[in-house]
Amino acid sequence: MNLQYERITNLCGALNLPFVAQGYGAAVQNAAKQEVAYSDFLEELLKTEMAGRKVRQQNTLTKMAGFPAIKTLEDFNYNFAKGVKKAQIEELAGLGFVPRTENIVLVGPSGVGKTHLAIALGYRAAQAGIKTRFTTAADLMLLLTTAYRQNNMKATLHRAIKAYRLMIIDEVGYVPMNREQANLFFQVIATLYEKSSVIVTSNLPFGQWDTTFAQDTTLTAALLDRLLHHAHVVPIAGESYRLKHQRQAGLIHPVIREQM
Ligand SMILES: Nc1ncnc2c1ncn2[C@@H]1O[C@H](COP(=O)(O)OP(=O)(O)OP(=O)(O)O)[C@@H](O)[C@H]1O
Repeated sequence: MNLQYERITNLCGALNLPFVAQGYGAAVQNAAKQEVAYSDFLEELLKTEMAGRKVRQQNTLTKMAGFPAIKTLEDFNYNFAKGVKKAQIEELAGLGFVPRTENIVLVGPSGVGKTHLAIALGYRAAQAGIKTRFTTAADLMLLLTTAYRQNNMKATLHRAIKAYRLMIIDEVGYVPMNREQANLFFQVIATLYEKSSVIVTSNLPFGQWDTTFAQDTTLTAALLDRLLHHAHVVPIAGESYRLKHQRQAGLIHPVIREQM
């Protein structure tokens, strides 16, 4: 048994250097073979620890974000998404909007890539070390109504909303909210206003948002005011990407297509 190996492994454990422990054996052999200077060897080993920690953090943050699937900007077909300016998305992908606590609102009909872009930007953020959370409006409502009824709103807002620097709320507008839910949703947007960034996707033009928020025009106006104050609005037009192949194969009748 190599006792020094054991001692080094134990020291790495005590000092919380898992990637040094993992990589030092190979690094020692390599350094001996190539006659590397001691300081270069140490630098390389410390770099290994840094790189390992970074990957671990990226994986943790990506898992914590709760994306339903991983979508990337590299996979996004700009030719298909009408109205999306590649330069605008690339600028947003630089993530400057997060420290500036600006929001992004992706608006357009079903299947045009709103969720794809929201996830892709969120994934970039998680990879860059930004605490991100993806949720749908329906799931958020479930969480909030449960918390409200259990008199647990403060803790829930703290744990599930304020804890994130980037909050993605998908599918606002698909499920109409009652007055209680609309008030709770407003609380989320008000809580995050100028403190964190929000990415919202919606199938509804802003003029129709009151139909989702319990027909309450005053609350909807106050909500949009906060959401859009520092926001990048990305309107997306066109037909559903989900039906692209069926359309190409002529499986969708033109009348149905017009109704979509
Ligand atoms: N321009 C695009 N390039 C590549 N893939 C796309 C594009 N647009 C949509 N998709 C793909 O099509 C599917 C549906 O897209 P997505 O869920 O983003 O649409 P959506 O606008 O959010 O629709 P909905 O409002 O119904 O939720 C996804 O698998 C997505 O990756």
